[in-house]
Amino acid sequence: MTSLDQDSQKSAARVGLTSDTLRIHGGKPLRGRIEVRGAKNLVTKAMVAALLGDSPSTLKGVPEISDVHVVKGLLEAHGVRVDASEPGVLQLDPTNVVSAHFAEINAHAGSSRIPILFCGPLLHQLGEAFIPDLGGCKIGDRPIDFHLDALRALGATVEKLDDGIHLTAPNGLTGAHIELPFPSVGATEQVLLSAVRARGTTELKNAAIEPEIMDLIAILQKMGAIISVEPNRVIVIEGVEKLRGYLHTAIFDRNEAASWAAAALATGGDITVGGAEQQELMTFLNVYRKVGGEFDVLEDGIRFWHPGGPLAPVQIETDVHPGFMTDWQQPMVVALTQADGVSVVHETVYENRFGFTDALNEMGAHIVVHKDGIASITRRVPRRKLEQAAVVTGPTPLHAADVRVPDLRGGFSHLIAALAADGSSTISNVGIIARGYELFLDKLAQLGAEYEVVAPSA
Ligand SMILES: CC(=O)N[C@H]1[C@@H](OP(=O)(O)OP(=O)(O)OC[C@H]2O[C@@H](n3ccc(=O)[nH]c3=O)[C@H](O)[C@@H]2O)O[C@H](CO)[C@@H](O)[C@@H]1O
Ligand SMILES: C=C(OP(=O)(O)O)C(=O)O
Repeated sequence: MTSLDQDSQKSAARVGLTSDTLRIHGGKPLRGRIEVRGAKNLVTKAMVAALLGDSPSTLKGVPEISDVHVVKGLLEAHGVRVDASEPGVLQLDPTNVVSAHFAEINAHAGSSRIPILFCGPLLHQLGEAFIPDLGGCKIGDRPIDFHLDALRALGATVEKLDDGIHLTAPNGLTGAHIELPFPSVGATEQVLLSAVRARGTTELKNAAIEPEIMDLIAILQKMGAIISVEPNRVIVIEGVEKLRGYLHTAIFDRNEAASWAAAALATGGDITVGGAEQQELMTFLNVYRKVGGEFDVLEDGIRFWHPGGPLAPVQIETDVHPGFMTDWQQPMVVALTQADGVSVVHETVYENRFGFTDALNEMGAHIVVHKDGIASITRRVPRRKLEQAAVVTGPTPLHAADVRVPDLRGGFSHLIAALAADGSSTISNVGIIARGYELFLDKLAQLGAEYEVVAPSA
């Protein structure tokens, strides 16, 4: 069994799925209403932020996803009392934080990238931190050099271990001037969570400014932090000695919302995403409209639908916020297989995020991936050496196939493709999807999808 299979089965089990293989009977538009709750990319970080307080925190809008279970396990291993008795609400009590055994931390590390964000809070609470090797989506190399450089700049000592890292800060953390080589989401959060209780002021240049980061800053401010977001991606953090607990409702999951929107388009359906908001989706909505999708912003969500007739090809370039989010491209590519002409999707954030297109090609799509991008196409200045481009020629009818989920968003795109395709597809490893899509099987059923969970082989 590969580590991907194990990740998938563990993720499935964490949210009560008995098997991680589905049989999908496609060819039927998805129609109806589903709700999205708090963002995976905020909730997990907000849980870590609770570690910084000297009193309990309450987080609302928490989705039932396996990454939340991973972080809950890690917090509990460090002595945080986590009460999850009320659905969607976590009470996090950090008043008895303790060092955890490395084996225990490793057992909880799972498929998430969040353990690296425990560095700052544990250094403040305990003076040292053991961090296991990270999981997360396998979408190319995902180094942590920006994180470690920032921690060193703040005064931490980092020792590499066989299966993780050990950090100490004998003299505590001290404010510093840090400039990130790229506006990394994780590294920005690392600096926020570490500098907020450091001695003195930290100036972070080239910071990420994703909506989930703004929500994390709001949480830290509620806890007593002083953080200013200045023009041109500069964030200034004035360290404070103590932070208290917070009460916060997490920002909605814009990546889940965009995924269901793409599902409506790819299947010729009509989906209302309750809880979705316009502001954080503006860039996505522009592309959706250009492709030919319709949407209506409602008071409590957004309705997305395919109006009938041909879809138009587009050029998309993934980028940091406020650009087109890299996590949106995989579901949108499925819809683009049904557009009338040639679409080009440039991926500029990760170095290998088109692996999922192999399965779409097996299902009848025509997608050619250019591993070094395409230089000649009219577009903004190429930003990074690692970029690739996918050229999607449509429309191509999709047919059923047996495919294996490679990662979270790629997996969701396979689900959508199978739902749009004629015939019955088998999709294995769907447990990975539970990392970031709450109750996705229930939501599929609500939208009229026909599928069966395939019993695990004995
Ligand atoms: C849990 C979470 O919030 N995940 C999100 C987060 O991932 P994550 O925080 O891991 O993504 P980053 O923004 O850090 O990564 C962006 C780029 O920077 C590179 N990099 C990053 C850190 C580092 O130390 N060195 C380095 O080279 C990465 O390899 C990648 O090429 O932001 C991504 C970009 O919006 C999203 O796709 C993920 O859904
Ligand atoms: C890449 C993703 O997540 P993570 O950083 O948690 O692997 C994602 O949400 O698509």
